[in-house]
Amino acid sequence: MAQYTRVSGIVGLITLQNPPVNALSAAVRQGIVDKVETALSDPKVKSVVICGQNGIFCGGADIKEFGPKMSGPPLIPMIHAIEAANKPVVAAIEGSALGGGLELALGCHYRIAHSKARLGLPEVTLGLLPAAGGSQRLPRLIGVPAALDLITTGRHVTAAEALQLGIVDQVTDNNTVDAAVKFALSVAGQSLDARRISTYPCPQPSHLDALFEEVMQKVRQSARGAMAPVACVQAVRAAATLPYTQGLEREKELMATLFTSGQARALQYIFFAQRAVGRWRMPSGAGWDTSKHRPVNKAAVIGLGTMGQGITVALAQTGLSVVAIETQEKQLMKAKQAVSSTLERGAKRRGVAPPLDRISYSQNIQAVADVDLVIEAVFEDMGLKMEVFQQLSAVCKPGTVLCTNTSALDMDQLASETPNPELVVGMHFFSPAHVMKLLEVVYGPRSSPQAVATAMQLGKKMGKASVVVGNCRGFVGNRMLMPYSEQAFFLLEEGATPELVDRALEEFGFSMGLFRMSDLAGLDVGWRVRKSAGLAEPREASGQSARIRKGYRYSPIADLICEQGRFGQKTGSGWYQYDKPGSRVARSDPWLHSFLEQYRARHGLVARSIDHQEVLERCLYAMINEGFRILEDGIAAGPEDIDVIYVFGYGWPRHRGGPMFYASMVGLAKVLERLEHYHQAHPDVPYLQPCSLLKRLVASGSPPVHRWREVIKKLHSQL
Ligand SMILES: CCCCCCCCCCCCC/C=C/C(=O)SCCNC(=O)CCNC(=O)[C@H](O)C(C)(C)COP(=O)(O)OP(=O)(O)OC[C@H]1O[C@@H](n2cnc3c(N)ncnc32)[C@H](O)[C@@H]1OP(=O)(O)O
Repeated sequence: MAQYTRVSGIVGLITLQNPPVNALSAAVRQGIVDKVETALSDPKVKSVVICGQNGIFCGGADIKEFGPKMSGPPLIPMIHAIEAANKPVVAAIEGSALGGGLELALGCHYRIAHSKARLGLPEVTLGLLPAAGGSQRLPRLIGVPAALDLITTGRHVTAAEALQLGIVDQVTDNNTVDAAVKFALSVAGQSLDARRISTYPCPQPSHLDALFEEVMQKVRQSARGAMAPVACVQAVRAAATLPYTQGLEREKELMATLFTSGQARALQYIFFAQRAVGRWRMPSGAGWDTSKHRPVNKAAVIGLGTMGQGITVALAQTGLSVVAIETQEKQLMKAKQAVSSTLERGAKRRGVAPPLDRISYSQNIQAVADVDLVIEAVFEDMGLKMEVFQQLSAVCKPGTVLCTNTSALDMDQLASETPNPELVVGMHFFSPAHVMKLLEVVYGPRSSPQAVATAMQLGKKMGKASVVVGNCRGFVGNRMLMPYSEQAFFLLEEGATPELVDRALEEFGFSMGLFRMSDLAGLDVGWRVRKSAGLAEPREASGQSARIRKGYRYSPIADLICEQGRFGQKTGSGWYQYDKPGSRVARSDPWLHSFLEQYRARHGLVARSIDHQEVLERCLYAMINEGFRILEDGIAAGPEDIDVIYVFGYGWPRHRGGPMFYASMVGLAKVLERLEHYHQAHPDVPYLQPCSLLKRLVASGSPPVHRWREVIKKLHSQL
């Protein structure tokens, strides 16, 4: 797991070998310990280079081996032995040096990086901290403010930034190992006293206490209940205020609380889930490993409203040629200006030229004749979309993949209107499309695996967390929102306020509670959907039938709010009030509170006291129950797909791992019991009726989340 050779006569070269990322497994750590010993005890060897196989230095500790019983040599003494060596040790960093990989490099006396390498301490994103001395060495090397930034955000830096910060000593465009060996030859025999980072005093910033207080406040605010960022600040504070060995003790203590925490498990689950969703499969059995994508060099976007503009920006930033079509001249001009200024702002931030010349604008759909893929993003109207798809089928070259960016319409119906339904897939982007990381790739019964593979490959290229889902109303994300928001409306009827519901959800960790989120997204969107589903019809203002649709309980509260023209932030009022239309600061609205009181009085409802626990259980368990139905229906292939969708597209707190993972942490039996309880209290609410997959999982002993697929498979094979 680590290879040793002698090069240039006097340099011992140790190569980490653990594909694909040379993670520091027990075997790799043992290999390093053994080979370092070999190099240091070989009198012919005057200096040592450590590198990684296959163009990557090291992706950090092996996350798959994390657990209560870890074997193999521990990292800290291993890195200490390297730092204490009496021969210079040089890290040759290609690809990535992340987490334990960078900590290993910080134990070396010199670091040479390839210009394309990325370095970082991303442990915080896994619910951990750099506990192999990283939290103590990095501040000593680059100062407290820069170390705090890197350790609390986990961001990766380029080799150029690493050089500027002082993390690496040299950057090369050439062969990194050759450069490191040359460097190792040049420093052989030199004193290492000034090269052992753990012996450096930590640079003391002025106003140390104020700095830490400020950073801690910022971190607590953005962490939304996540423990690791707070522990990272505490560890760096230890580096700034304690001698190295005591700081290391503190680092260990803090790591011990994180390492076995549910948050670390959740974050590590999401890390692997994000990768697992790339291994998609359709019910036919075709999937990522059997389906070849078509190359996409040129794409078109049809319809340049907010969504179309965002998609155009995202495609251009990915490096594609884009044909942007908008039939309305005025809108085309407006969109062109908006797209250009977004691209310019983004390019300025990244210090590159804006890719303006990659986009050609046209009012004429004929301009899409030579593109490889089209994304239709016109208004959510089936008639209009069908018309566009018929035109596309006539204009596009054979084989062009036709994607619709719908969030609510039936893409099978759309596909059936085209002569080549196998080329049709849904690409459900989230607004703003150039910012939001989530993409639902929707297949219908006739979508070809190649079309799905093409959309997935494009999503990957755009840096999206792309998830393949089946076609149904709302797909996965929006379908699960229905029971979630329905429960929130019922809670308002029963005595809650938007503030109470939002506070409970935000304390749970959501970036925004449901009502604040609805105000941001616009209340009219859901109203339109409810109207088209025949739910939001004008009825008598009171009486039983006002709150019943199709025999089940229904709350018209949101419809009544919309009837007042309160569509959220854009109109200056919704569930909250705002200083003016477009303003973002939500303020409690006395009008809404008196509206709720009058509504309850009109319907003979008596307000009762509702606590946070009930808000969470009713909103989240109803949503989770729908998640199980989605799995049962085969719309999502596994719990990971749902969890990635919720973490990347719906503000679900990452440190809680997504709704399905959360259910497994709460305990499936408990979720089932609470759903049964609430369904008994509200028998006219079908979303609260526990789904049979949930019951089946509980009956089979509540297996861990990674084993649910087996139960689902069995269930499907019995149908
Ligand atoms: C009881 C109390 C005890 C308390 C104390 C115990 C302490 C003991 C532990 C001490 C720990 C010390 C501190 C160090 C911690 C760490 O180092 S944590 C790991 C930090 N590293 C990362 O977060 C990097 C994660 N990886 C990546 O970001 C990317 O993979 C990459 C390296 C940039 C490469 O990207 P790309 O080329 O796009 O490939 P991917 O698809 O992402 O990955 C390929 C496969 O490799 C798997 N993988 C990646 N990294 C790791 C890893 N570190 N460990 C294990 N596996 C890894 C990844 O999952 C992919 O595989 P599949 O999932 O099968 O597709």
